[in-house]
Amino acid sequence: MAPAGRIDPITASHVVAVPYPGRGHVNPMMNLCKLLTNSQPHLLITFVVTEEWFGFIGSEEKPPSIRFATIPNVLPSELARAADMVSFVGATQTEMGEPFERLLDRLDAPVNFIIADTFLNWAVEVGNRRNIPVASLWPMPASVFSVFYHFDLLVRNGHHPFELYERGDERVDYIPGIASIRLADIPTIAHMKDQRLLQLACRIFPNVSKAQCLLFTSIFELEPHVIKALKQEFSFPIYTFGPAIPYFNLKQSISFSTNQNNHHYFDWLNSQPPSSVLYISLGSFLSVSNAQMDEIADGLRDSGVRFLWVARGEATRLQEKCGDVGRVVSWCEQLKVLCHPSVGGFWTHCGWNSTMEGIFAGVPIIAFPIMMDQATIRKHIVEDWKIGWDAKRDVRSGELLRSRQIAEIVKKFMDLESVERIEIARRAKELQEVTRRAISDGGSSKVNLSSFLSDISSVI
Ligand SMILES: O=c1ccn([C@@H]2O[C@H](COP(=O)(O)OP(=O)(O)O[C@H]3O[C@H](CO)[C@@H](O)[C@H](O)[C@H]3O)[C@@H](O)[C@H]2O)c(=O)[nH]1
Repeated sequence: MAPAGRIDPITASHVVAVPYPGRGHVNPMMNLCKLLTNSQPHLLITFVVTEEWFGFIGSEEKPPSIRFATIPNVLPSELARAADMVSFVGATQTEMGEPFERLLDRLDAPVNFIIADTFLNWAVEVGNRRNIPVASLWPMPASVFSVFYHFDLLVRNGHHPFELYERGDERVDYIPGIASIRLADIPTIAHMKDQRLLQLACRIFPNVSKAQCLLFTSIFELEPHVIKALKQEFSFPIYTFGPAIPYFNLKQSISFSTNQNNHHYFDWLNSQPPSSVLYISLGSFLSVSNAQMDEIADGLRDSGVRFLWVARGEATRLQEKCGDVGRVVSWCEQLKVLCHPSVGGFWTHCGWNSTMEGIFAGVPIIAFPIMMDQATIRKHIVEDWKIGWDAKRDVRSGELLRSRQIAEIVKKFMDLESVERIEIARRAKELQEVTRRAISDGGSSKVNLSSFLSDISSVI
């Protein structure tokens, strides 16, 4: 176990945090832990990951009051996660609980509190068995929680199972807190032919009510109706404290100089005109086909628009294909990039963390969902919040978005003078304000985080 610095484990209040092993889950859990230790210096947090994940994050910056502990690699490798989601998700439910419990026995200090990703349904049982209260952390929008939590309503109303192609436009109006949603906008695992992922996802929800409270990475003002509806339904507290993104790091240094960051793309961004660059990222592990990546490369090149594209393993090949109007990188400091004054648009796969980062940065969005909750988040971005446009493709037919369409939408989207663009940029700034207010003194997220800490103060 890595040393915890100055905090004495014997006298500290000891919280164990266990994220689901995926970048979109590890990041918000770590950001929550940083927020908690920032405001409660006496907390000691043990952050539990697999050995493989420790290899990915062990060198990242964190305060000394957060230390890592590992369980063995009991899961299929992260590198193969996207290729076989069923095996991976299944193993997170069946294989992690036991080594986690063995780890609790080995820790040098008694555990006062557990914060566990909602997807790790066994954590609540471990906590209850050992008399340790558990907070369940939901890392997606509250709307997606409500859809899954009330999935039996879809079944009872004859809306599940359904054929996306035939019934995708049918609307559902009985999910608590959601006025109306198309079947096509509910998480995609609901209409996949193979139902095993759906079954695995639905299996986590019966345990939620056995936790002591629920933490949402959303912001109350973004989803007020659904959050109110869920608060009425649960007998325990629900705290929305989002965005669970590293905005607190930005406050310390928003410098974009290469010397400090050692990242060449900041040099390039520094030399571009304000709001002229489209940032493109499809998240941390999902991929689209090579053919789709090629279409994106051709479309970007033909558009003439400046861009910074995170293409992970494909970066070198695609940089050659795209020419030099933009930069293709394998990874970047995403939130800092989004906040750079040269960035004026974000093409995203609509992962929840990326979406919250885009909103925080006040950048209009091109929505390109790939799977899962991204379909629902697309609806929020385009229809509810009106801060983005669809990348016009028919996800139902599985057809590629062609380079010609890409060039067209990207050019139009990045035309800073166009009326539609001005309107979408205005909305993005409005939502940015909502987000900034939520995390300021007296704002909903800041107040909720204090309430959470004060409500659990008897045990920590
Ligand atoms: O170059 C990059 C690219 C990404 N990121 C970070 O990686 C995270 C990506 O998270 P997210 O946008 O949520 O996407 P996924 O990794 O795809 O997340 C998974 O988990 C999310 C939370 O549960 C879900 O909303 C998504 O659908 C699911 O795919 C974010 O914090 C990004 O800032 C970087 O730091 N640098």
